Parts: sequence; C-alpha cells; structure tokens
Amino acid sequence: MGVKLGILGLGTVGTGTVQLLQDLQGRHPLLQEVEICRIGVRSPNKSRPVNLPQEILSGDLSAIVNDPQIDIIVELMGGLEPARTLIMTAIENGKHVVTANKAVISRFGEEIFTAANASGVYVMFEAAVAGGIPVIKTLKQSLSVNKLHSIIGIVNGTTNYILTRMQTEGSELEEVLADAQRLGYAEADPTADIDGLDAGDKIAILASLGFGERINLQDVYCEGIRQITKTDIAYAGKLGFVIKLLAIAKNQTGDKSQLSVRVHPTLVSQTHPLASINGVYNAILVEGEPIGQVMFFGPGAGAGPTGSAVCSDILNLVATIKTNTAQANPLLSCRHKEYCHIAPISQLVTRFYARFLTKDHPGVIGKLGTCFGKYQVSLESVVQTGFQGEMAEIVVVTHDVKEGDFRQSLEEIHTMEAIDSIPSILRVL
Ligand SMILES: NC(=O)c1ccc[n+]([C@@H]2O[C@H](COP(=O)([O-])OP(=O)(O)OC[C@H]3O[C@@H](n4cnc5c(N)ncnc54)[C@H](OP(=O)(O)O)[C@@H]3O)[C@@H](O)[C@H]2O)c1
Ligand SMILES: N[C@@H](CCO)C(=O)O
Ligand code: NA
Repeated sequence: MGVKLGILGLGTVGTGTVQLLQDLQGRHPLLQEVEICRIGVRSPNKSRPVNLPQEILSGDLSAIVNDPQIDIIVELMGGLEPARTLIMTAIENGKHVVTANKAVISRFGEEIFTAANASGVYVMFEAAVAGGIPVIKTLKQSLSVNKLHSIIGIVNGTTNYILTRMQTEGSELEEVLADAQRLGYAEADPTADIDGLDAGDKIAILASLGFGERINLQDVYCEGIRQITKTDIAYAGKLGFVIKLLAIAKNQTGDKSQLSVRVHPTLVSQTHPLASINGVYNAILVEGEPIGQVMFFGPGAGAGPTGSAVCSDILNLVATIKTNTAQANPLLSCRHKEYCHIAPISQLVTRFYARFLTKDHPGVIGKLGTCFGKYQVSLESVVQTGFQGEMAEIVVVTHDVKEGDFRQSLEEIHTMEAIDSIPSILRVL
C-alpha cells in the first residue's frame, strides 16, 4: 500500500515538491511509495506548471485534512490561518504533517508539538529554515550530541541579496529593493524580510533545536536593515568589515541562563567565513563542543531547493510508516518541555560601530572618549575621514561592552553641544 499525501498549496514550494515526486529516477526508492492523492489550493481552475489530473485539485482544504485515507498532510500554503487550524486538525486526525511554514512553527510550536506527541504523529519542518539547506534534521540529530555555543546564520536571502548589491554597487537600499522586487527576489510587501522578522522566526526555530528548549518569539530581538546606508557600508569596508543581517543564538555563559537570540545587521570581518556568503544564498555557522565549527551553505529559497527539503521530510515519514513501529522515534518527535530564559538585549556583550556627525571643533574626539570611559566603553578604533556638509564625521569601533552601558554613554553623548547626530549604531561580530 502506498503512502497517501494531501498537499495544501501548489505555489512555488508546492510545485517544486510535486515536480520532484513526479520525476523519481535516480532518487531514493522509498519515494516510489508516495501517492499524491489530493491537493488543496485557493483557485482550483488556475493553470499550473505541473501536470495533474484535474480531480486532484480542490478548494476545500478542510475536506483534505479530514479525509481518512490521507496519511501525511504537506502544508505549503503559508500564512498563519487557516494553515495553523488545518495543521492542528490533521494532527487530531492522526496524520503526520510536513510544513514549510516558519511563521506557524515559531509561534504555535508548543500547541502543535504537544498535540503531535499526544496523537503519536510527527511534524517535520526542514523547509521552514534555510530552504534547501538540511539544517533542521542536522541540528535535531547529528549535532545534538554536541553542547552548542552558538548558531550564527545568514537565513534571509532577500536582505542578503540587497546588502550584497549595496556593497558591490555603492547603491542605497531603496534603489536595490525596487530592482529586487522587479526581478522577483523580494516580495511586493518586503516588511517581514527587510525588518528582520522572517530571520527572527527562523532563528527562534534553530535556537530551540540547538539549545533544547522552546523559544518565546517575543523574546527574540529583531532589527532589520532599513537604516543601513551606503555610507556605513563604505566605512565598514575601510575598517575591514562587510555588513550582513545575522541571526544569532548564543549561549553567553554555558549554563543556558544567558542565551541571547537576536537578529540585527552586523559588521562581520572580511576574513570571517560568513563574510563571503553573497546574493540570495544562506549559510549557518554552528559552534559546539566537541565538534568545533561547522558551516552549512546553500540555497535558502526557490522551488527546487525547498521542494528537496519538503521531500526529505516526506521520505523520513514514509520510512517510519513502512517500518510500522508503534514506538515514537525520539529523533523525529519534539523533546522540548520548558521555555528558555533569553537575556534582554541590554545584557548583550558585543562590540559596536557608531557613526557621529559633529561640529568641527577642537577636542570633540577627546570629549567622546571621556564620556565613553565613564561608562566602561573602551575604543578599538576611531576614524575621522570625511565631512557631511559642515559636519565632521567620526566613526568608532568599541571593544566588547555591555549593550546597556554603551546605550547610556550614547544618551549622554547626544546631549553634548558639539554632537549633531548619531546616524548609525551597529553591532560588530
Ligand atoms: N518560496 C520559497 O522559496 C520558500 C522557501 C522556504 C519556505 N517557504 C514557505 O513555504 C510556504 C509556501 O510558500 P510559497 O512561496 O510556495 O507560496 P505561494 O507561491 O504563494 O503559494 C501558496 C499556495 O497556497 C495556496 N493557498 C494560500 N492560501 C490559501 C488558502 N487560504 N486557501 C487555499 N489555498 C491557499 C495558493 O493557492 P493558489 O495557487 O490557488 O493561489 C498557492 O497554491 C510558506 O510558508 C513560505 O514561508 C517558501
Ligand atoms: N523570504 C525568504 C524566503 C525563504 O524563507 C528569504 O528571503 O529568505
Ligand atoms: Na532547511
């Protein structure tokens, strides 16, 4: 007997998944057991780039998750609702679930995985983070024998594409964004990508797998790339850095009480392995004991790569169904019980880059230095190269400092007569 799939959504990822399942030569033989039974879409009569019997397509998604014949529901529609309710119904009906939906998993993980464990089914989500890069199963299985120190990723292709082009062309964000939308790399509403929210969902998922407990999405600090200018990219370059939107989960103390989970644009040394990840590509650098550093690189989106991730989950489920064991496989099910304590961003210890516009008075750099000293901010470098109109431009890079102390020093600096403005404050890896 074949394993029967009900697929919800036949857009970019759904199409990539169906195309892979329709072309089985040279792939794992277990995929031959898979039978695409029903596909739910919004507009069943729309023309599609895949050949399917018309009767398979339906606009009644609820009927699919309630169909007793279906073994696995593959949710590839996106959005919070009705995706969440359909996933929950599928689980209650004893069906395994595969989803690419990072938004649903990062927000409703507790409800979904608790229900799945109670129903004795698995919810798989390899496609939800970094598309085709097999990072979910790797963190859950291969790397889970390590004690992790950090997970640092470029997990949003749209912003990496924009930052890469700003860097190579010396352009401003708006120009590149408009072009990226025209080329179909950025969505019509790019908010979730540009403001770091998509990367926030993804690092919440990776952190929960890497550090063994649930993450409350509200605790994840998210800062996007809207404020990045070509001026900062140029200064960063002169100082030996590139600017990347990094998603970081880091255990600052080793006892999980100081886990920091955050997304923000970051100055990355040009010699760091993540500095050379350009365009729409994703990469994730994991550091743990005893493995040391391991990095995954590849396509984070697109029909083929994401379809590959979805089908790898389907393959795992087919193998499980075919082995017919009543025991839950702890490497496939969710083991989380508690929520992680996440340190507030004010407790973060990091280096900073800051750019000041000041009056061109004697002694300004000295006054800045004195104020920094008062708040334990030690400077690694100070550069004054340019002018913006009448204003002198001063760029500093600090040594490691507690974010709360640094922000306090900036509050005082803001009140100085010689300081016009502080156009940018960025963290340095
Ligand atoms: N695109 C990527 O490269 C990528 C990468 C990683 C993860 N993901 C995730 O994969 C999921 C799907 O993304 P996608 O890019 O494939 O989306 P998409 O191209 O917009 O396709 C969505 C599909 O779902 C159907 N659909 C949406 N809402 C529906 C509703 N309320 N009722 C019935 N059908 C509905 C649409 O039907 P119609 O075709 O009839 O409109 C369409 O077939 C999302 O969770 C996304 O975050 C995408
Ligand atoms: N919008 C996402 C797609 C993959 O989740 C990105 O740009 O990486
Ligand atoms: Na993946």
